[in-house]
Amino acid sequence: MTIILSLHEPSSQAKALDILGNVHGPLVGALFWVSTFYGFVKLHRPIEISRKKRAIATTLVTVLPITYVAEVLYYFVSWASGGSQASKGAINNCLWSILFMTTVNVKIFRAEKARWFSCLGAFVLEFALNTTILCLKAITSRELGRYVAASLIIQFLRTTVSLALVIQWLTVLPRRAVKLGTDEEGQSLLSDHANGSPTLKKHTPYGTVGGGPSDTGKHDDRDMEIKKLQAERIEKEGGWVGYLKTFAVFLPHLWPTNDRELMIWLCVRGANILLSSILQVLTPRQLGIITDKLSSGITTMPWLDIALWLLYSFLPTYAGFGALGALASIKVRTRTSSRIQLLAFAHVMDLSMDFHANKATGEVIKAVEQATSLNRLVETVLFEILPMIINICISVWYVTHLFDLYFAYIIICMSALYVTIEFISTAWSREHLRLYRAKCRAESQISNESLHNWHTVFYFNRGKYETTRFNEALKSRIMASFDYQIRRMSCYALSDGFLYLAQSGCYILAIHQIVKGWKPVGNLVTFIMYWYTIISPVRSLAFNYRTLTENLIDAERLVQLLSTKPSVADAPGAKPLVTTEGKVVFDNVGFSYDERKPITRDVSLIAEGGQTIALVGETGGGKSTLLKLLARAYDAVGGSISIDGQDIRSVTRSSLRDAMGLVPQSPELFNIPIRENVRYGRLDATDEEVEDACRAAAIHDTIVEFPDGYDSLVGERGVKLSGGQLQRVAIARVLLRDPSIVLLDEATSAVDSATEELIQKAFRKLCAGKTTFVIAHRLSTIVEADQILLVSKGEIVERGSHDELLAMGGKYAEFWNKQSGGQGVGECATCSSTLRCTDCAASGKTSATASTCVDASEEGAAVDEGVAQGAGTQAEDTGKAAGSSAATQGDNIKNR
Ligand SMILES: Nc1ncnc2c1ncn2[C@@H]1O[C@H](COP(=O)(O)OP(=O)(O)OP(=O)(O)O)[C@@H](O)[C@H]1O
Repeated sequence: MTIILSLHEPSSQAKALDILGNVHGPLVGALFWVSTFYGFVKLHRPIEISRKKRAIATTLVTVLPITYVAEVLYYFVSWASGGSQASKGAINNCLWSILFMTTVNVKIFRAEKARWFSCLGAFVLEFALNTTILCLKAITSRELGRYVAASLIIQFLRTTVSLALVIQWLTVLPRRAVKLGTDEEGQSLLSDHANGSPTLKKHTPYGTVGGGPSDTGKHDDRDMEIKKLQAERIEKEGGWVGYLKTFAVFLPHLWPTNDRELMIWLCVRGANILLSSILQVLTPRQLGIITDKLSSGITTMPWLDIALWLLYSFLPTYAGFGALGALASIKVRTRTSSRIQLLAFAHVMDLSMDFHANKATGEVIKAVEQATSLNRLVETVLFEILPMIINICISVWYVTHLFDLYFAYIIICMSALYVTIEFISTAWSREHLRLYRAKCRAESQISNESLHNWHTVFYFNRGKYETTRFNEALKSRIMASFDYQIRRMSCYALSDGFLYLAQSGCYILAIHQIVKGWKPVGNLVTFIMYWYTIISPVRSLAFNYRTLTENLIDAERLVQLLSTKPSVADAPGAKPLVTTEGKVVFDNVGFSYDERKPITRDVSLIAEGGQTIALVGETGGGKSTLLKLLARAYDAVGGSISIDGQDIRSVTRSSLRDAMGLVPQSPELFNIPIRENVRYGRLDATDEEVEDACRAAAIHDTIVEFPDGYDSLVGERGVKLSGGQLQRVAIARVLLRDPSIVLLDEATSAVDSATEELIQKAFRKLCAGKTTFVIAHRLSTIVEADQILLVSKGEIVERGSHDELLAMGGKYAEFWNKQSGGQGVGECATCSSTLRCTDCAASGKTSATASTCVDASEEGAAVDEGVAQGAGTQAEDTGKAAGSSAATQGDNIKNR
């Protein structure tokens, strides 16, 4: 309602007063909020304000809007008592100042720190404008009537208060700046509480239902870590603008300009958004035009207007261009997000073993899965927040055009209130949301644990116990959800209440203007239809804020992942490895996983092409590490490794890995048919070749006995196979690959002696003419190796052939002696030789050696010096048949 009180005839001073009144509030508000935002994006360090000074500031800032309210009341009383009219400028001055001063007050009241320039600037401007208005008012008052005197007194009070604020704020200035790390705005858009604070963590024993406020878990720790990294990057980039710019490097991946089709869909999507925004105005406007025509008493059908209205209403539907818009949205989203997901996946695949050894797999999977967050981030900004801001501006302009500026004022007040309530309520319910999430995690953790450890549950008969535990977690989660929802609902009720008040206020004002004949009735119809277009961007602003912050965290996770460089990379200009003989040379190789603990020291060895090198020694001595270094899973920190004269660091990683085939200690299979698992060794192998490889690995007969034969699924990581079967499938896989260099890392540790004999035959085929590295605990399996290297604490302490080492009478001889049952160093019961039991094996006198030289179960224990039972004890599939170890011994790895 416009209250008009005429004070004087318009003069130039009065005009100036009017203009000042119109711009005063918006100018002060804009200065404060724009400079606050500037400080936020540029990471300007806020200063701490003591509780006392804050109290004084908020009291003074509260007085300001009160003076404006008093002025409005004064105008109203003056108008109601038939007095003169106030200018629009004076009314606007009060209304906009009430709005902006209230927001400034809320900001100062809520924050313990503030950016001095935004507060001081706003107060100085407020003081300057108030002083000018006071002077002008004094000049324009011809005679000091009762009301004019009251207006001047109020203005004087306001000017004094704004001066007091300027002075008070100057006293705040000398306070030292606080560190960025403690500035909640400078750190991240998400507060610590949103992600859990590590200080709240406590141990939750097994069997209890965790998920309390303190049960934030690894998940929250990781989020905290990501937020910390994000804060560091924001600071490094000099603020949010620089930080957000870093995401621009992904734009070519997200929206490659050379992808014509995608660009077309992008244009379609943009056009769709634009058209929707235009139609949101045109449709209610058209209905308003029809209403006006109807209320003017026309007798003919307004066909053209009706047709236009129907067309505007039809266009955004799915039958119109809505479907095309939705299709464009799907096309753009799927194409761009799959691109970035692929980028992340390929990157993870390319990362080195140290990354995969140190990172939790779940965390990596999450980062790859959430690669789309980067896409969502750009989409949210471009296709949601930006159009939303434009829509709010259009709404403000349009309602002013329909009625007057007071409608815009109501809408802006309502939006500010709505968003403030949303933020305050989010903070209020944040702790409960965190608790609810923790309970959800606790529930899924219990169900996961129970299902994963089902065998333990079964054998200990704890089914009921686990069900009770799960039930408690369920109840606890439901309670937490209820608590959280109650809080959210109260907030919705409050914000909806304000929306309703604003809506009612607007309708009453609109009806009043129609009754007065100032506006046509069609404007009211247009406004009613348009109302939902006005409030929907306000509603989604708060929602988008949350989405944006979550996407930012996820995008940061992805950026961190993508910025991780593989520690083992191809050297510039690296060439493919050319293998001729397969000669491998380790030259003074040194390595450590952690620089504080060296693993291998000065390891030198020469494996001539086609030779078999056996690595034996105590567990943890560094044997597997040597194989990893050869495969360049890690780079040696000292010395070099070469293959056929080429330093492995100078060749491409791909060609190096192509040249090798590894049978690991614990093979891992994919949960796909056995046939495909074997074919993984050589993707273009035929079914016959796969089966031949399986025959050679002595697993074919076992596979065909499975109900689904070669099509049997092997379970996650091959759990449906026994240890021995798993190893034989892994061996078949390498046999099929037919590499130049073969690496066997205790490849027969999990098979029984009879099977081992078969596998050894397969190995002879596999290793024929190939350089082979064998790690073995059963010494019987490597006696024929060209070189046996005894590795201890990362060093080669003994080297030579089996005979030479026995003759040396060192540690190897000691191991051999232990494995042979303590009957003398290599002494064979058959031939009484001190060295060559294999001679007996070769001449068929194997039974004698069985009792003397080899007992597989003892061998492993002997090698591990009785500490870590050797692999021979680990997995005898079917039990050891007497004498079979003799056969094993006879079938040594390399019998040339
Ligand atoms: N990824 C890793 N990070 C840190 N340390 C590791 C890593 N892998 C192995 N180690 C350590 O390096 C040492 C040597 O391990 P390695 O696997 O090479 O021994 P090994 O001689 O093959 O033992 P085993 O005979 O039991 O297989 C061990 O102390 C082990 O704890």
